[in-house]
Amino acid sequence: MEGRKHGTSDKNLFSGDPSASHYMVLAVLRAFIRSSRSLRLSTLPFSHSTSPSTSILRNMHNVVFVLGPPGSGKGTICAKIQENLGYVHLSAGDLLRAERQREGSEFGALIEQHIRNGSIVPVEITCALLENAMNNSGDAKGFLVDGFPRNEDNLQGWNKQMTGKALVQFVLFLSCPVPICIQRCLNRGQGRTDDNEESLKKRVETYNRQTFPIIEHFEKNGLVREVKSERSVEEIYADVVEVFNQAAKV
Ligand SMILES: Nc1ncnc2c1ncn2[C@@H]1O[C@H](COP(=O)(O)OP(=O)(O)O)[C@@H](O)[C@H]1O
Ligand SMILES: Nc1ccn([C@H]2C[C@H](O)[C@@H](COP(=O)(O)OP(=O)(O)O)O2)c(=O)n1
Repeated sequence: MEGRKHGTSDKNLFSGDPSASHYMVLAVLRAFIRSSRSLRLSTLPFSHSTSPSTSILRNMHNVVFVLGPPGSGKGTICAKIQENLGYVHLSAGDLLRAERQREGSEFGALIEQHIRNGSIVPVEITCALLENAMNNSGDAKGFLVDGFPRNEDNLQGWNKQMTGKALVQFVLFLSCPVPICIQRCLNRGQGRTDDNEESLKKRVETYNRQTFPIIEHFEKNGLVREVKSERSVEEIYADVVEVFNQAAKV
C-alpha cells in the first residue's frame, strides 16, 4: 500500500529503501520550511499587507477590515461585495448577536449588556467567533471582517491571536456624517435592541473615542481606503469596486 511504502517504521527508515531516504529528506525539508515560515511570519508587523496570491501561498486567511460609524452602510456594502467579488462577509456584530442567541452560551448576557450599552465586547469572544467562522468557510478568496477591530483591545487581541494566520490587505473605511448614520439606524427596522436614541448616543461616543483612533492607526500605516458613504449604494459600490481592483494589482 502507498501509505506503508512511505511509512515511518524503523525497517523503512534504515533499510536503505530509496523511498525511505526520500521520506526522510522530505520530512527534514518540511520541518525546515515550517520553522523558517513561522520565523518570517512572526517578525511581520501587523500592518503588513500583501496580495491574495501571497497569502494563499502562505496558507493564511486574506482579510479586509471594514470600518465606519454605526449605520454608515458596512453591512449593505459587504453584502454586495460578497455577491459580486467572492469575498465572504463576516460581521462581528452579527456573530455576536448569534452567539447571544445560542442556547447554552455562557456569554449571552454579557454580549447583550455591551450591545445595549454601545460598549465593546472583550476581544477573546469576538476574535474566537471570527476565527471559527473563517476556519469553517472553506476555501474563500478572502474575508470582509465588518465592524472589527473597534478598539485597542480588539486590535491587540487580533494581533495576538491571528498573527501568522491572517493577512490584512487593507481597511475599507466607509465615512459618513454621524447625523445621517443615526437616522439610518433609527429607520433600519430590524428590531435591534440597540437601534434606539439612547444606545445610539453611546455607540457614536464609542466610535469617536475608541474606533476612530484605530482607523487613524491604520491610516498611518497606509492601509486605509476611504469611501464616502453618504451617497447612494450604487455610487458607493462603484468606488468600492475600484478599491478592490487597485488592491488586486499590488
Ligand atoms: N447608501 C445608503 N443610503 C441610504 N440608506 C442606506 C445606505 N446604505 C445603507 N443604508 C440603510 O441604512 C441602514 C444601516 O445600514 P447598514 O448596512 O446596516 O449599516 P452598518 O452595517 O454600518 O451599521 C440600513 O437600513 C440600510 O438599508
Ligand atoms: N468588534 C465588535 C463589533 C460589534 N460589537 C458590538 C457592539 C456594537 O455596538 C454592536 C453592534 O455592532 P454592529 O457592527 O452590528 O453594528 P453597527 O456598526 O454599530 O451598526 O455589537 C462589539 O462589541 N465588538
